[in-house]
Amino acid sequence: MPSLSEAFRSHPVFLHHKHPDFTSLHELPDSYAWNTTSSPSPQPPSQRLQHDDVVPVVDLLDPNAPSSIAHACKSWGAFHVINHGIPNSLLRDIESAGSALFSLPPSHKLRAARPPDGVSGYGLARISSFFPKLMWSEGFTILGSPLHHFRQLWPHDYITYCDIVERYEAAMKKLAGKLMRLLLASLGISQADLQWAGPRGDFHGASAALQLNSYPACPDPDRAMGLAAHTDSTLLTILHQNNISGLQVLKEGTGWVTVEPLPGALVVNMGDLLHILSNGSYPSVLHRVMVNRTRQRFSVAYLYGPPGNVKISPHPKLVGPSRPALYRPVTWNEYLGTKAKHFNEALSWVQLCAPKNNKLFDVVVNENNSVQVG
Ligand SMILES: O=C(O)CCC(=O)C(=O)O
Ligand SMILES: [Fe+2]
Repeated sequence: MPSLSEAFRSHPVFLHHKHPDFTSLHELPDSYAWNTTSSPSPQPPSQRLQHDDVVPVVDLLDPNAPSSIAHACKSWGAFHVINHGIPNSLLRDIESAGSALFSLPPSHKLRAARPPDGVSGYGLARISSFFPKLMWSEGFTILGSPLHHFRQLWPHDYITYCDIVERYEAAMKKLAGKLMRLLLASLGISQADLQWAGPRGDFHGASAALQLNSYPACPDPDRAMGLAAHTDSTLLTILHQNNISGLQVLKEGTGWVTVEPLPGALVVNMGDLLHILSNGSYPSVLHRVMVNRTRQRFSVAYLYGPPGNVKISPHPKLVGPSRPALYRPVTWNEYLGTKAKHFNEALSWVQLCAPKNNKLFDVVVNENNSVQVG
């Protein structure tokens, strides 16, 4: 059975750009200048800070968490989570590991470069190949053990950094299981209704990858793009961001809304597979990242999905005569292949019939990353 890393390997993404030394760039090179008429910059604050336009906060200790989650998922496809049980010290540790990694000299980082047909390692965003302009960011993907790459990066200290990643992944896995139980409850499904949740309902066989992102300070942030608009291929993504804003989500009827960092909170994004499982009830959220003129931004995304070979389909409890299944069953491995080919249109390739109230398919992100909703 193919593992997740084999799935990535069999759908290589070839990036032909050399990785730059951002600190040496004092002007934005043309290859990084996104079309200004597509207005990649955030809306002015007056448009962003309306009362309804703040990503909701879900308190995991609140007995009403499932209904807050249902509301957040339907209207945003994302929420902040508090009282999540991840110690602040662990968030600080993973952030300093990311900061240490991205502060290494460029030639040193390239010792752990991601191979063209691989998924783990240092490099440009995998989605770069779908856009004509480059993104002002660098990333490091961890799938499986980071030992080999960390040895290249820190010949003396690799154990310290491996230990942080291991502790972070274990804590995230537990939190993701908890979020899955709440998400299912919010959809009226119990974990017993989902076979791969396992006898203890702990989603033990789930697969995941960790993505460290850095968005260096940028001399011309209004024309640059940190990470272009995309949805995640996951069931859900748990994101830790440092205290620099930049992440934006697209809210129907409003436009791009900045997800301001809340100290200690984590951001949870719905991915394409949860959209499929929910039979279209929960949109997978389109998001992107803007950059900052003076401050470097870091984020750590825990990309969480089912075991690579388990078929995900609209849950039978959410399908009926008046609500036909919108998608055909698909494994995460297969879906990653579809995404590698069709990117933001991947969902429509596994679609069976037109969704009723789902605007996702009406959203077109063009190559300048401007969005038409129609
Ligand atoms: O840096 C962020 O806030 C978002 C990162 C992201 O969307 C991703 O890694 O898929
Ligand atoms: Fe993402």
